[in-house]
Amino acid sequence: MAHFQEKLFDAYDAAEEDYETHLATYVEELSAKRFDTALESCDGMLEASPKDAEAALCRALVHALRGDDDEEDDDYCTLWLKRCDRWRVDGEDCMGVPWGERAQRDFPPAKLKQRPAWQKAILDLDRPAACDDAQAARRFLARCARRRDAAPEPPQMPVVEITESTAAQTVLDHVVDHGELPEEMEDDRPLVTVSQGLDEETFQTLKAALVNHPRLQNADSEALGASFAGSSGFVVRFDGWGGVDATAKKLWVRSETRPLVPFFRRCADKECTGFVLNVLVVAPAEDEEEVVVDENAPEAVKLLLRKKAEESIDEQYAVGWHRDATLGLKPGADAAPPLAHRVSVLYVAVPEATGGELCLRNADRPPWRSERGVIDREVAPKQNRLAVFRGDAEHAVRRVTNVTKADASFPKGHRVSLVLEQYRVPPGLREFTMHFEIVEGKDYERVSD
Ligand SMILES: O=C(O)CCC(=O)C(=O)O
Ligand SMILES: [Fe+2]
Repeated sequence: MAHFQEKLFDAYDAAEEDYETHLATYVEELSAKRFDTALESCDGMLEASPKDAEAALCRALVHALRGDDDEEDDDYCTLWLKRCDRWRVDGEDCMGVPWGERAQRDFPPAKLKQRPAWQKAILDLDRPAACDDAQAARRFLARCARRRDAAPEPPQMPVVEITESTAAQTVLDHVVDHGELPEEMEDDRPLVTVSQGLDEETFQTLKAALVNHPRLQNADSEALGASFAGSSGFVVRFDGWGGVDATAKKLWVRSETRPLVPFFRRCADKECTGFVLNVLVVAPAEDEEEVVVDENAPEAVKLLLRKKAEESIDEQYAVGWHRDATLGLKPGADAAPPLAHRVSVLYVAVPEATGGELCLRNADRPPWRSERGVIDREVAPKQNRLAVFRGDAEHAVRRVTNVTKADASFPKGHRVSLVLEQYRVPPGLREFTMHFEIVEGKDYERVSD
């Protein structure tokens, strides 16, 4: 019995923590009038605590502020009056009466429409205080904000200092040393560096979170994107004007992205102000016969075969040749999204198989189409390996075929990597960067030459 109770308490605590995280995000989003993301947080709150009246009210507030008329809110709002912590647990009271029944008895439901005071409170929320209820609602939001501020700081992962000097610093050094501006800036960063990713314990925690991640439960063929057949996953876009800590916090306050914080902190370049974090899942592909052009065949057949052979070169890649330039800018920006400055890739799950290598071409190469076949470096993926490459380098990921042993956590033979594209966004584009958004992998367009 005690055992059962302990389990129940653990489950309760976990749900509570999740709930608080969503609530914190809700307050942040609502105060910035980002109603869509505020509503997403409400969904998260209601998921963690389905009968929670506070969550329901939060949802109704967003709808009211946005001017939506949502019938469901009426029902939800009646719950506000029934607010009681015990509602978060199904079961019966000490007399054997189910909590639901008891609440119906003690607090007879009424529709929001029949509660003019609450309606007014909601509508008045954005205007100067006019009635007590509006004040109550404001107090409620202030309480949420206080709770958010009192939330414990995320555990601090060591920030890896990026020693590479910035372009501005290089220019300044040159001016100090030579008394004039440099003629041409040389960018002599290495094409790619490879090192260990995270400490083993942190890595395993991150991996376990991804195995159970709700957005990866459907990493099968139907979730695959058309532009990069063979890959799926999800993508988080966010700007980083407030520095590494404030940016990591954006990931931390959302339960979906919290497990990614150690990876972000390991890789974040503090000069970068825009990020695209991609959880990339590459499914194994059927091994296809290579097209051989028989030189003795008739000319027309040879032509056809050559064309097919050309096409099959492209098909050797699960992620085709591209440079990363995926920083979504809001409408109105009159500049193309910049190329990534650096890209960091952590390999989370790697099957024993043929292929899967990250292929790279030097940054000064012309686009792949004009120099087909040239590859300057290949990085073999390996669990907990971190590859960091220049954002101006063209790259691709080879198909994964002939899986002989899948990773135990991804038994279908998937290759899973975390990709952090890091951008130095020109200050002029600041107002067009995305505060935070999550998109499905299939809706994510890389930009290639
Ligand atoms: O997983 C990798 O090795 C790199 C993936 C990549 O380049 C991308 O997702 O844009
Ligand atoms: Fe890429």
